[in-house]
Amino acid sequence: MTKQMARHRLALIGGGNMGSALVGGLLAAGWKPADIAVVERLPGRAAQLGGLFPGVTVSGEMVRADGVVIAVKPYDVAAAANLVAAAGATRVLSIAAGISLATLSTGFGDGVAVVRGMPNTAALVGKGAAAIAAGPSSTEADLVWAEEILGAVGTVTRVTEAQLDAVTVLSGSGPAYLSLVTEALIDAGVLAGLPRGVSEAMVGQVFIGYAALFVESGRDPVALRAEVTSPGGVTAAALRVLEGHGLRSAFLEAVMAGTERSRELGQTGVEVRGA
Ligand SMILES: NC(=O)c1ccc[n+]([C@@H]2O[C@H](COP(=O)([O-])OP(=O)(O)OC[C@H]3O[C@@H](n4cnc5c(N)ncnc54)[C@H](O)[C@@H]3O)[C@@H](O)[C@H]2O)c1
Ligand code: PRO
Repeated sequence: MTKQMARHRLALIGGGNMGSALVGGLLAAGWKPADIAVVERLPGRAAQLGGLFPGVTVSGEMVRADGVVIAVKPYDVAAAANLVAAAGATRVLSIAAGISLATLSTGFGDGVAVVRGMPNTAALVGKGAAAIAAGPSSTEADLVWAEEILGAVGTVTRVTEAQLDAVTVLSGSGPAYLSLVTEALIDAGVLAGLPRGVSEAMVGQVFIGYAALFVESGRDPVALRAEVTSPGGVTAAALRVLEGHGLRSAFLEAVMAGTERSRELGQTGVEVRGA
């Protein structure tokens, strides 16, 4: 009971994948455990979080806090948003997919600035690619606050709310596409005769190596592909098949379909199940 009377710098509603990644990142960035609280309704998960983050308040009920992060599934946002008033917070960052700033702002009152963010699961390993969009009453200081929180687990880019749909489907969903490519390449390695463990290790290292070539060296992907592709060689033969199966166009269509779905969810407030 006494814990609930303390005022925290930040309360996260929802201690699942994203909520716990953010807590871990903030602690690693130097935040004091006593400044952070997690409101988690599942007692088993709350107990687990208490063990993972000693000194962080983990509660089944809302706590007092200056700022709140809403890190529950989209279909739980309405219930979580109802808890914000009890926190006495002046700032809210929501990372829920497809819940618009207009929907979020409704009911918080004039004194609460809202920022919408979209992280991805790479936040779990401190390598997230997040974007944020300002709400109607949020100031530069509110955006800097949101950047500090999401920046603890990766990069943060400012975008408009309209662009958040594209961000959601590109970086939010991105790990799913790369998982699919990873699975397919591992299976292909096995088909070509490699033991599965060798194929897995090769594919993992190819991803790490390519990320360094592309991101760290800042080189153009067209040039990176050209330098691997010998005239009449192995890579050209393989790329011909991928192009023949419309891989490039499949990604374009997939991202447009996801963007459309994200817009639809934002407009209709349709319940979303899953991640
Ligand atoms: N997982 C992803 O790839 C991803 C990427 C970007 C954004 N997001 C967004 O992040 C949000 C959280 O996703 P996640 O993967 O961490 O979900 P999760 O299911 O792992 O975690 C949500 C947690 O919130 C708790 N909870 C729900 N309602 C609550 C309430 N009223 N009070 C207290 N606790 C409550 C649940 O018990 C659960 O532990 C979602 O809205 C999702 O759209 C997820
Ligand atoms: N998961 C959410 C979804 O699939 C959005 C990004 C990641 O709807």
